[in-house]
Amino acid sequence: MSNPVKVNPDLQKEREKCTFNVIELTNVIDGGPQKTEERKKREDMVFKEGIHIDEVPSDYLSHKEKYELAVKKACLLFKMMRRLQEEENAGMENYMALLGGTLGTAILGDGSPLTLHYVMFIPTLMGQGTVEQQAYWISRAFNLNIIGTYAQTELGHGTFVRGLETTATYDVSTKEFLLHSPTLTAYKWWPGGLAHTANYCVVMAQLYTQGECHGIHPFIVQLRDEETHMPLPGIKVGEIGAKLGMNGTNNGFLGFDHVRIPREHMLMKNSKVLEDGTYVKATSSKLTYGTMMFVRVMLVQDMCNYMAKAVTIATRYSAVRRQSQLRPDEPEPQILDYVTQQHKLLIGTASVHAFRLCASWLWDMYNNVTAELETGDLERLPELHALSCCLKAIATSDAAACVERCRLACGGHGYMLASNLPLTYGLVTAACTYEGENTVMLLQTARYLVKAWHQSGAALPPTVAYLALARDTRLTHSQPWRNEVDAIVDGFQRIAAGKIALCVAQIEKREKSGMTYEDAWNMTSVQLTAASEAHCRAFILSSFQKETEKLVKTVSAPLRLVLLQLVELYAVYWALECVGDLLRFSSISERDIEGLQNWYEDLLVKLRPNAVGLVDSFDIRDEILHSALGAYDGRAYERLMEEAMKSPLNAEPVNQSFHKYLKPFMQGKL
Ligand SMILES: CCC/C=C/C(=O)SCCNC(=O)CCNC(=O)[C@H](O)C(C)(C)COP(=O)([O-])OP(=O)([O-])OC[C@H]1O[C@@H](n2cnc3c(N)ncnc32)[C@H](O)[C@@H]1OP(=O)([O-])[O-]
Ligand SMILES: Cc1cc2nc3c(=O)[nH]c(=O)nc-3n(C[C@H](O)[C@H](O)[C@H](O)COP(=O)(O)OP(=O)(O)OC[C@H]3O[C@@H](n4cnc5c(N)ncnc54)[C@H](O)[C@@H]3O)c2cc1C
Repeated sequence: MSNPVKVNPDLQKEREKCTFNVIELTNVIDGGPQKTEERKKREDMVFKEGIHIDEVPSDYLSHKEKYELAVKKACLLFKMMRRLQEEENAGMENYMALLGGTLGTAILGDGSPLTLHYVMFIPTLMGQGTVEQQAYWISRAFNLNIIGTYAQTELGHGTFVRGLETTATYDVSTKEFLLHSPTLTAYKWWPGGLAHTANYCVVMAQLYTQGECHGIHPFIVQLRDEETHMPLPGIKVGEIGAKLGMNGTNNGFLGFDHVRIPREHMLMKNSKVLEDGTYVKATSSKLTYGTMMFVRVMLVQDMCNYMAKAVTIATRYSAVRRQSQLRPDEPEPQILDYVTQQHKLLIGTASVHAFRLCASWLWDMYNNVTAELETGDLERLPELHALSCCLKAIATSDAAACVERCRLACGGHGYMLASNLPLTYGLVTAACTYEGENTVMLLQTARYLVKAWHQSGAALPPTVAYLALARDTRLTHSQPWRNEVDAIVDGFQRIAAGKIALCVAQIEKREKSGMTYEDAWNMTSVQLTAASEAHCRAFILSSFQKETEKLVKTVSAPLRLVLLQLVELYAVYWALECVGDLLRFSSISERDIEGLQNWYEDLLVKLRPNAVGLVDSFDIRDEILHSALGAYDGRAYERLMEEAMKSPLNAEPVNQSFHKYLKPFMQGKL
């Protein structure tokens, strides 16, 4: 039998203080006890294989070695997934459960060269291919007989997809497309796994047929020989170089010199090119953007996982770290007893719950709308697009802020790679840019909101229905303010509506003064992004409140209390963050704000005893946290020293540079 884990006594006391059943909350988060059991089984299986164990910590490897390790780990992980698939006849869901979430990132570390294959290549084949194309490609891709990626962004254009320069010109005489990169800026730039891993990829290119350009469309292109892995003639491919993070993802560049592919390699579920070159249009040109929408939706859940990880590390560490003096003649307190520390951390915990519920809501909406699209019904596509854009932007930017706050909350030790917070930050901040740069995403939502503002109340889709009410009563703050979650949600809806109203008025005023609509839009765009953010915050708050109210009907009384406190904390935190906006757009008074502040501080006091229990309920194993500061047993100092000893510099007492440079320099001989 193994020795029982010796837990740091401070952390142990925190666990004894917890007022609710941690396992009950874990089950709620997983979606039921059975799901918890399945997850744990999956984790046991994965970690039993030892794929996560590095001979040398990967931080000390060279760029090239990091890539090679990333390939090795990805292959071992996917081999195991394949076995799972065979043994349990599990589908895509199981792949996603392994790949996504904290488990995948724990093993794959700083990103994986195969992620794009699963996250974008296969979904594009599924979403953009005809039934015949799916039959041909998907099983090969699923079995990893071929490895693909999604090549859209170019050196010159990422955001402005319509401006991509790569061309795919149909040659009716050979029934082929000619892929070409006419300029340096037309080179594909960024796709994960493209550099040295993928041998196929989906390429987004401007389609030309019968002398006419029909905009961007997806094509499957073979890049490398299936046997030798050498780039095929006309394909110029390589790696883009070292990055702030995600150095295992093997991001690449790609240029085409008149590369021919068969006509059937255009993914033709939506638009088609017939043999004679006739172009058949899709019901909506935006269906080509389907994979991006899928990933944006997935990202919201992904961000919860990263936040949960960061806040677990920082909260446990804050329970074992003692610093300074709170009261004279008393021992140094746990840093978690500082209210400023609680302010930094508890909002992180509450955010995980808020985004988790929104992510699940958005995922359901995504599935419903995609089912409707299959029947040709596009009605709810704009609403889904608007919501997924702003949620992608706010989830990623809040997650990046949360991870950075957690790092700062760990003081100097948070700066160590051994804390795993810097690497986590690198992964999260990348998501603020990829899959739609966040400002651009907020402006997409703003475009929808401005249109919605002009629509009549009855025609407004559910997520913007509040605009009608706010529009009718916006001039009268007749309702007295109440310090309640309902009032805060209403307040945020008023902020959003008020900001949209101002943007609409500004744009109209600017147009009247002679500006074009586009220039007026650009001049107003700072306000437009703020309106979009307010709309998103109103949505998150109201969903968090509504979904939690449903949830608490099924849980024990002590857990119900804590979950409702988290909703309150989240609402009051954001009310205080946006107090200026509330003063401007709602009936809140100075005195109410004082009340809000007291309410917030009371909530911190109430939640403090449960701070550790709440992060324990995320149930993130030590192998996944991969942090010297955040392990379950709280042995932060011992682990920091153990990690320090792994530095290759500590392998010898004197480094050769002493003899080569330092000594001659110190003796004036250099
Ligand atoms: C692990 C991950 C690794 C990373 C991978 C990547 O990064 S991969 C690379 C990721 N790259 C990126 O994410 C690139 C980001 N850039 C883009 O997504 C687009 O180019 C754009 C949306 C910014 C503008 O596009 P545009 O100039 O074509 O559009 P427009 O502004 O002129 O609006 C026209 C209409 O279309 C609508 N509409 C737009 N999108 C969608 C949609 N998805 N669905 C439905 N509808 C959509 C829009 O609402 C508007 O409707 P309206 O008002 O006319 O009724
Ligand atoms: C880690 C990582 C992985 C990636 N993986 C892939 C991949 O696998 N496949 C792939 O195809 N791509 C990938 N990308 C590319 C990514 O999708 C683009 O970088 C992203 O869409 C942003 O585009 P951009 O780089 O052109 O930024 P730009 O659009 O040049 O943004 C620069 C600035 O201009 C502003 N801006 C641009 N347009 C507007 C506008 N209309 N209004 C207001 N402001 C604007 C932005 O807000 C930003 O501040 C990846 C990127 C990263 C960082």
